[in-house]
Amino acid sequence: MKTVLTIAGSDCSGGAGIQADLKTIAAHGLYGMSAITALTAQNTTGVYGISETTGEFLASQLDCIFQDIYPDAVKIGMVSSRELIHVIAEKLKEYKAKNIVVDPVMVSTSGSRLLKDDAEEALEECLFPLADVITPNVPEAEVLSGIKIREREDFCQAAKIIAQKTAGGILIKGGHQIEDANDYLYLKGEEHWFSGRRVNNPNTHGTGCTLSSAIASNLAAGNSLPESIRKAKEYLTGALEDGLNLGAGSGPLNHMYRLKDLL
Ligand SMILES: Nc1ncnc2c1ncn2[C@@H]1O[C@H](COP(=O)(O)OP(=O)(O)OP(=O)(O)O)[C@@H](O)[C@H]1O
Ligand SMILES: Cc1ncc(COP(=O)(O)O)c(N)n1
Repeated sequence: MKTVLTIAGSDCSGGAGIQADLKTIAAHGLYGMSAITALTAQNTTGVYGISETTGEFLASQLDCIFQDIYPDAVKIGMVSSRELIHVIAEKLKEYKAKNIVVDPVMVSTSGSRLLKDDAEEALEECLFPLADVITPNVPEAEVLSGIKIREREDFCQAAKIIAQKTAGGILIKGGHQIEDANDYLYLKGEEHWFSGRRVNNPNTHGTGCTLSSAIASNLAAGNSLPESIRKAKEYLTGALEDGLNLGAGSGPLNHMYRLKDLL
């Protein structure tokens, strides 16, 4: 069985982070493992507390995983501090990790900052060079490139700037655009657009985590990067279209929508 590791923060309410990743990996029929960077106290209405793990303990989790069950792909989500970013980069290099998807999580859907100011540079310098693909949303891509993204051409211009930090693909997600939900991949000088149906559902907590772990799952299964993104987007759109409505704020997706017929 193919295996996928997520290195991310825990969302106790189950909508984003480690919990969304493990549900996504399981829904793809793969074996999921997790190294937790932080516990968060959050729900659909906001993030109320963050307790980071120590660098030493994160290193220990990664040693346990890589020395025993080697992952076929690795997804990296919320990592809020420089120290933890350095630990991850060192361990990924030590164990020659492959199929690395980096989701540069900066701010939650509910508006809380999940990345410390001084960690952004470390993310770009230490993790981007190791990534097969990085998956910023539009606001994150604006921060990383220093340009505003409004028109189609802006996606390309921003990606080319970010590409100076990575040899992997840059997927700029268009979920924050008003009209459509099209995502843009810049890979080794080539451009790919993935057109998505915009779903009229305010419950989008965890869409970014879900997409990146679905991409990692598809890479682990042997798909090319563009094919992995196409399939991941299809999965995500279905999980949104299911119309689950939990909690008082921006609720989670239904990861098990394809299994409903079993009940
Ligand atoms: N309303 C929607 N309908 C269809 N697809 C959507 C919608 N919102 C987001 N998406 C898709 O979800 C994926 C994640 O995009 P988004 O821009 O929301 O990322 P994100 O902001 O990192 O996610 P998150 O809100 O979890 O942090 C992309 O493929 C995007 O196109
Ligand atoms: C632990 C963790 N990781 C990532 C996110 C971002 O997801 P979203 O933007 O959907 O809130 C989050 N809220 N919590």
